[in-house]
Amino acid sequence: MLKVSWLLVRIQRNGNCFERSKIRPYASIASFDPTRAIDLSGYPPEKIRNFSIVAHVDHGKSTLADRLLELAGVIKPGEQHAQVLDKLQVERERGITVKAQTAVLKYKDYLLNLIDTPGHVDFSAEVSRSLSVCDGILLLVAANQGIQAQTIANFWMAFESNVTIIPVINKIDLQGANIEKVETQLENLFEFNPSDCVKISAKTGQNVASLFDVIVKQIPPPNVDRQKPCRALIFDSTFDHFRGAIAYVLVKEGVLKKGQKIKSYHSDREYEISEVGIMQPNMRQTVSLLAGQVGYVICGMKTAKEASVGETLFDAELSRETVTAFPGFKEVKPTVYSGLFPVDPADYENLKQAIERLSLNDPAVTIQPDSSVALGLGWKVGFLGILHMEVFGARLAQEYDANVILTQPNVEYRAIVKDNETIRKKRFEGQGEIRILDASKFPDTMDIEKFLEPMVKVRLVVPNEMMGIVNGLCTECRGERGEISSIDEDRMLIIWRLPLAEGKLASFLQKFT
Ligand SMILES: Nc1nc2c(ncn2[C@@H]2O[C@H](COP(=O)(O)OP(=O)(O)OP(=O)(O)O)[C@@H](O)[C@H]2O)c(=O)[nH]1
Repeated sequence: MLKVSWLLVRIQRNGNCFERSKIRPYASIASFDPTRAIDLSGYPPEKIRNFSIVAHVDHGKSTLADRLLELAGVIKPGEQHAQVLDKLQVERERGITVKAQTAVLKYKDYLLNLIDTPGHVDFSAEVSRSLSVCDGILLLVAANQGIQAQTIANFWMAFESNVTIIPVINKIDLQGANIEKVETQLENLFEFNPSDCVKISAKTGQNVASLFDVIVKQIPPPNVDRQKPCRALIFDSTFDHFRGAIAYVLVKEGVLKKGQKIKSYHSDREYEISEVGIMQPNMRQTVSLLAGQVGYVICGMKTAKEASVGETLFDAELSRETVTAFPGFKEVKPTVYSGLFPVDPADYENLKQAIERLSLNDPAVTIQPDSSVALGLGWKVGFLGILHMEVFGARLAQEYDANVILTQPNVEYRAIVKDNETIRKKRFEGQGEIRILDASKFPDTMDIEKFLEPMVKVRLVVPNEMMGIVNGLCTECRGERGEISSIDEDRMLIIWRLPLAEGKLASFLQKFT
């Protein structure tokens, strides 16, 4: 029988769990100065490069972003915090990136738009969305650790998105660096020529400047058309308490500028643009955003939903029927679900608004109303993993002053109801298959033909000497072994099919990610 316990995780507002600080995710509105709007019309599409930095956890993405920002003169060396693109309080506290962030750099007569992405698998939806506005990536691999699970996952994500992939070996300053070995791994797994791998130290800055020329030469300019009426894709958004929703866009056609009327395709509304700009790395107002450029648009969107990621913005003079919407983003499937309730039931409405606004900036969560006898009205929230759940709770507390209870996470089970019309009609409203997100709502086994549980296909990069332990643990967790291949003489790549519900598995995988 399945056992799902109801331990409560309490996210405190001012308690010990999360100390509040003054770090805010975006620049304060006081920094806007309309007289300082930058004119970027001097950069034709062929002088623009949009690229992401992608890697496994801790391989140095944010540190490299810092060095590139310094070299481009956006920040002064030593004057800023380390990892300036990790703006969220939760990112600084935990030393991880959870949100992709963009920054515009100027190099020679080029405009480079850099996107720093998270490395942890729970935030891979951020990487996937970043790829939609890029024409190339820097695939960073730490010289002391070599290729890891997320390096492989990210490589294939970029490969399938058909963007240019530049292999970069980082941390070459470390004593444990083994550059040749990493080159061999990159050659064996992804067929990169060792001579094409750029070797750098993001920490010391060694050879980082050479990356600019590599980016400009190897990554193609965006494929856009400035002559057409405007069409832009929203790939990220956030909510500002004063200005409403702020949409981050890639302009694919035409131009966006202040005063212009635009429409949204899916929500079918009309707006007047009050401001456009770029991230540098904070918001900087520009005269316009031209096709090929990545930036933000403020146009009086009042509710979070209006700036949904994947939305298409277009020139209001066009009729909706003549516009082709962008294909949007692949829906992400939650892996764990948790109940979310206000500590004080009177905060329900405020919390509802906070969740709506935060989920705008974290579209990988899925939300549906829920209730519990003990905790009252709340929501069942789907996350991409336990870390994602913890970060969402922390962001609610830090960015929205919310005081919430998150219940012990569980996975979604399914039950096939017996092929008996009376049972189906009476107890399951005619449904043949039901979803179970809650232990207390588990149906009577007498009515059920069979229960189904979610399985995951995992790729594990395992040192040879650990193979016995890893295989033993996966077998204990009811896993089925798949293909095995060798990465190099020390490590194997092994595929397992495992039940997602195995708690032992989760803590074990944590050690290997
Ligand atoms: N020695 C050395 N340390 C580095 C180098 N690059 C990054 N680091 C260190 O590696 C750690 C992780 O760096 P980050 O830049 O936060 O890594 P990240 O890939 O952005 O991390 P996530 O976004 O959390 O996945 C930090 O302690 C950095 O100082 C390098 O070239 N050499």
